[in-house]
Amino acid sequence: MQQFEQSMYELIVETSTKLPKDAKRAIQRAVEAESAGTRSAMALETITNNIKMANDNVSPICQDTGLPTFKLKVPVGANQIEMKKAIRHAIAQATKAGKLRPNSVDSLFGDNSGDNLGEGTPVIKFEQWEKDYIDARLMLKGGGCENKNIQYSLPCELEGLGRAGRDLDGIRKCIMHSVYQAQGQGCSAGFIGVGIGGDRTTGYELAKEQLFRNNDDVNPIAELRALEEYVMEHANKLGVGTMGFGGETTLLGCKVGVINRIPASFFVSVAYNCWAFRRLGVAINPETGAITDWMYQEGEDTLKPPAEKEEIENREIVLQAPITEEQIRELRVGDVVIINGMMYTGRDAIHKHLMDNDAPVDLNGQVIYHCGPVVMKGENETWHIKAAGPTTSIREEPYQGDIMKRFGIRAVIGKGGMGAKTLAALQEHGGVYLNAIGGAAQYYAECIKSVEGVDLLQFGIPEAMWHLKVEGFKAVVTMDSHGNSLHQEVDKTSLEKLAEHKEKVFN
Ligand SMILES: O=C(O)C[C@H](O)C(=O)O
Ligand code: SF4
Repeated sequence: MQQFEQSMYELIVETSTKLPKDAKRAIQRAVEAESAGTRSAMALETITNNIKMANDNVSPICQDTGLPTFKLKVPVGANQIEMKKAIRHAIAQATKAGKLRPNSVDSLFGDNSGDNLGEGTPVIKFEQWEKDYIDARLMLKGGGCENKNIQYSLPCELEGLGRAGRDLDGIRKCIMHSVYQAQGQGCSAGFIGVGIGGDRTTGYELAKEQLFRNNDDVNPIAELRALEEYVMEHANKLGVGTMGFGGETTLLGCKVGVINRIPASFFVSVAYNCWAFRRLGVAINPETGAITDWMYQEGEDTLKPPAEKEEIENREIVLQAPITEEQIRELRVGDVVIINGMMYTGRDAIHKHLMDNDAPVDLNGQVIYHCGPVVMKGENETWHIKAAGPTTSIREEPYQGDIMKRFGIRAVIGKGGMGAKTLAALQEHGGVYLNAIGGAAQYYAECIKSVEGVDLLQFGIPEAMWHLKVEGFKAVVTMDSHGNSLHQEVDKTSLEKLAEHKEKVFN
């Protein structure tokens, strides 16, 4: 088993930096379905470029490299204690090499362990089997999409759909609802794994297990096959679209599994995975620990960035901080903004901190970027950004409006949109919300020309305030200072579409 640790290291690096072929094919289908010139087409172009850049740079596709979850099937006699040690070591090494973001945080005190090791992280699950090789699979599922997982206890009442009963049609309604409620916040278009039955724990486990299925497979159970096909067809008519920008593709895959339940419980559990569907697997020789085969590699690798740059139908406006209120008031939902100059990262810890403390820099007229980057220290103690896409903004909803007004911040960049409180503050104060393309961590890292400084590093690398000098950083105005929100609009229209699926389909 000498080579096992090296094999696990390779599995981690490949999973973080290369999308499996089945996921790429699904994204290519989305590219082909979208009309040229739309916001969704632009977002998909960025995503496609980002996938290629991550592959070429051997750098994380998305800066949130998730909660590493290993699932191993091992022949009788394989030493699980040794394997666990090797995996933990490989995780720490991959973190040091910038292939994983330090993502393990003490839940009570907020300390980041720095190497992805900690109580409960990484997740390593073993199962014995009768075959003579090791099947090792890894999933890197990020936090934004994990937060959009949902579990239904049937019977229940669902927005737009009414009563979901304890039958196939009730299950259908739950799955349709799960896609609607995710909106663009889990970096749609997404893949869903659904678990029917079990208890709250095994139901979610089953749902996640479904995400390991090949996206192009066919469910052997006729009822579930029909359900999967129905959801793929109809969820894509909800119009949520890439990043919640509206558009033709909202769902890239739907896999449903079933296990028994106890009479009183009936759970439908949905695991939502972003387009950055990072999961791979290897077959391993149990004597040497060497990789003998890679999984999810069958079929064509069709993903290609569009050959010609699409003409964007929206206005493109260049902004450089400090930005004035007049400049902000001119922006409208749908405008594409190109930012040059400085921006400052701030996510959960910073927003909480700024509620009770002064800002470490003058933020008047400045841009806040909701981002927790992967950063490495190079020679001469200089910092380098390795991956830097946006994080889900809605978590900052309780703070954002107050902080913008208090410090004079003019623009916030994130993804997934924000709520009514922020929208009102944007209108009152003269601010704008810019939606960057979630998961496009390489694309944005390339826009970051230098790290000019960092504050509050004690919060850990993802949570610190990084001072970034950017060039050509593209984002879309989705909430403006005139009370308009694309997110509100898409939520409303997709709820109307959802309600069209109220009538019984399955008996
Ligand atoms: O933690 C992050 O950087 C992003 C997160 O996965 C998110 O989608 O909000
Ligand atoms: S930022 Fe988006 S792509 Fe990245 S892990 Fe979060 S949900 Fe996935």
